[in-house]
Parts: sequence; structure tokens; C-alpha cells
Amino acid sequence: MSVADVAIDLQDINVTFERKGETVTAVDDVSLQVKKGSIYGIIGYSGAGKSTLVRVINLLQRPSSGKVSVSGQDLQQLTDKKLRGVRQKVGMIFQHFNLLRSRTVLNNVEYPLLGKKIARKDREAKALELLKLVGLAEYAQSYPEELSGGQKQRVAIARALASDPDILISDEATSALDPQTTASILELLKKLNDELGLTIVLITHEMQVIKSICQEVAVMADGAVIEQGFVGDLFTDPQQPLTKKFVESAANVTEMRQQIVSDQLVEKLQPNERLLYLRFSSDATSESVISELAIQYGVKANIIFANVQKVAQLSLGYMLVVLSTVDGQFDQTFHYLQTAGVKVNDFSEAPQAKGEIDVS
Ligand SMILES: Nc1ncnc2c1ncn2[C@@H]1O[C@H](COP(=O)(O)OP(=O)(O)OP(=O)(O)O)[C@@H](O)[C@H]1O
Repeated sequence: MSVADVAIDLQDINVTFERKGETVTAVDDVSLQVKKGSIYGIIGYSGAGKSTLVRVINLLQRPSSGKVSVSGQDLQQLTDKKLRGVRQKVGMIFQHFNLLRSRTVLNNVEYPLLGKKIARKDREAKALELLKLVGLAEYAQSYPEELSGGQKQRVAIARALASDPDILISDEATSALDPQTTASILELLKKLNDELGLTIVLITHEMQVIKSICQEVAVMADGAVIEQGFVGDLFTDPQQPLTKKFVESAANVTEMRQQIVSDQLVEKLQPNERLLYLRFSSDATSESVISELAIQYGVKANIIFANVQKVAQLSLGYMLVVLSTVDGQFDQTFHYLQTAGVKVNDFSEAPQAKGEIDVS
């Protein structure tokens, strides 16, 4: 990536806090680059350091060490005045919207422009234009409490756009919303990314959110980035146990695990049967693999669970299947699956009774 293509460049960032005489490491040696015009996700459980890390991006949180560049500018070298200028180009939205209750929706959106040399008429026109963009023009004179959660977040987005930012940071912006409203807010963010070329950094604890709109993702745990890369790659071949857990959560694999245990699938297997968990990427479709097994190798398949999810233009298939052969031999079957690019876990010997089925 050339320097001109980089919106955010964080190098070797550490953030420590002193708490009750102890040093807490909130961010542990994190380096990442966010490409201009991309949507970059940061996922991790509560306390992983996500919020602290994104506050470093506009130096609301100064790192204990490391370098922060935004749009090619080394922020730690800037004067306060220049830093304020950069901060205005980095908008933020939050889980709890942070709207001013006593002001109308229109006033909330114009708020960031109040201190600027811009005529009231123009300011109002701009705020109204932004409300149109987020689909809320008719609510301009309403008050926040008259709006639903999703509508409040739209107002917060319009307000964040008032200073014409190049970058928008979304800190758990959909966490308080139901799945349908979440989807509509993510759709809006994608539209802003497409139409305005806005670079978006999106913090979440939900892989569904990452899957919906992010191109790249960093997985955080205990302050560190433990895995990062393109979303499609992470979903197809997650390396770290935590990443695998997040990927599974987005593919309903948890349900599948429960089914294995509650239906006692392993206990019921015949000697000539195997219980396999198969993962497919788009170049190996589940139908073609299963029919090939039947035709070429005479293997029967009983599909117990199947799910296909779309991630970054890839179709990823997950399947739990009982395969049976006449002679109970599976060497050829495994070999075929491997060459077809299918990832295989054999659950036949798994400690199913305890529900500890590892799908790594
Ligand atoms: N100002 C502070 N003083 C002391 N410790 C802090 C401070 N801010 C954050 N921490 C600690 O740093 C760690 C990371 O917190 P952070 O809020 O960045 O995590 P997070 O992944 O965003 O989690 P959440 O989603 O719950 O906010 C936590 O252990 C937190 O207690």
C-alpha cells in the first residue's frame, strides 16, 4: 500500500494506565493500517482495548509509545491548532448516540458547525441536506426522545458528517439496536462509504457486523491484535481459537454443536459411518462435492446441518454430515475432500458427551 492510499497508520502503539498503583496495559504493541475508502473492523470482547485503540486515532488518547499517522500526517508532531483540524476530519458515533435532548434533531446535526464561520441559513441547509442523506428530513423539528434507537443513530451519523470528515469511527454503534435496525444502519454506513468515499473504522463484538460490511478486520484480545487480514480470508481459514469462535458465531455453528450433543450423533454412529464437519469456500460447492463422493466413491451422505454464508463476495459453506461406506474405509474419501479444498474435522471420536467439540 503506498503512503497516499493509507488513511490511518498506527505503529507499535502501547497504552498503559496507572490504576491503584498497578499498571494496566490497555493496548499492547498494536500496528495496523487502514486503507483510504475502506471499511475496517476491530472485533473483540469487552475490555479487549478496542475503544482505547480508536481513541488513539485522533489522539483523544495519547499512546504511551508508538506512532499515529492520519492521512499522511504524523499527529504527535502537530500543533494543537492543526490537531483540532485533523480531529474534525475524524467523525465518531457511539452506542448511546450522545444526542442533546433539549435540542431539535436539526439543531443536533448543526451543532458541530456552531463555532464556525458559516451563516445560519447555510448551516441549517447543510444540516437538512445531511438529514435527507440519512433518511430523516421529516424529523428535523422533532426532539431525540421522539425517535427510535435506529433513528437516533441516524441523527448521530448526520451530526458526525457535518464537519465533512474523511474518516468515521463507529464505536459499537449498533450494539443497542435490534438485528433489523442494525442491518439498516450498516446499510447506511456502506452507502456513505460508497457515495462519499468515507473511510470507516468499525468497532464491534459481533462477527455478523464485520461480515456484513467490512473488508478487513483485526481481532483484539487483552490489548493486542491477535489476528488481522481480509474478512474473506479470516472466515475461510481462521488461525486463532478466538477468531474461530467469532467466525462460528456468525455461521450458527453453535447450534450445530448443540445438535451433536443433544441428538447423541456420535453415539449413534455405525462402524462404517463417520460424523464430519466440512467447510467449503466458493471454489468447492457442497453439492458438487457430495455428489462426487456418491458417484466416484460410492459414499452415502446424510446431511444433518448445512449453512452457507456470504462473506466479502465469497460463499462459505458449513456442513455437518454423516458419511457411510460399505467397507468402513475412508482414506480415499478424506483424500478427495482434501484435494477438493474442503476443510474437514472428524467428530466421530470427539468427546461429544461433554460438548467439547473442537472445530479448529
Ligand atoms: N482511563 C482508564 N484508566 C484505567 N484503565 C482504563 C482506562 N480506560 C480503559 N482502561 C482499561 O483498559 C482496558 C481496555 O478498555 P477498553 O474500553 O479500551 O476496551 P474495549 O475493548 O473497548 O471494551 P468495551 O467494549 O467494554 O469498552 C480495560 O481493562 C479497561 O479497564
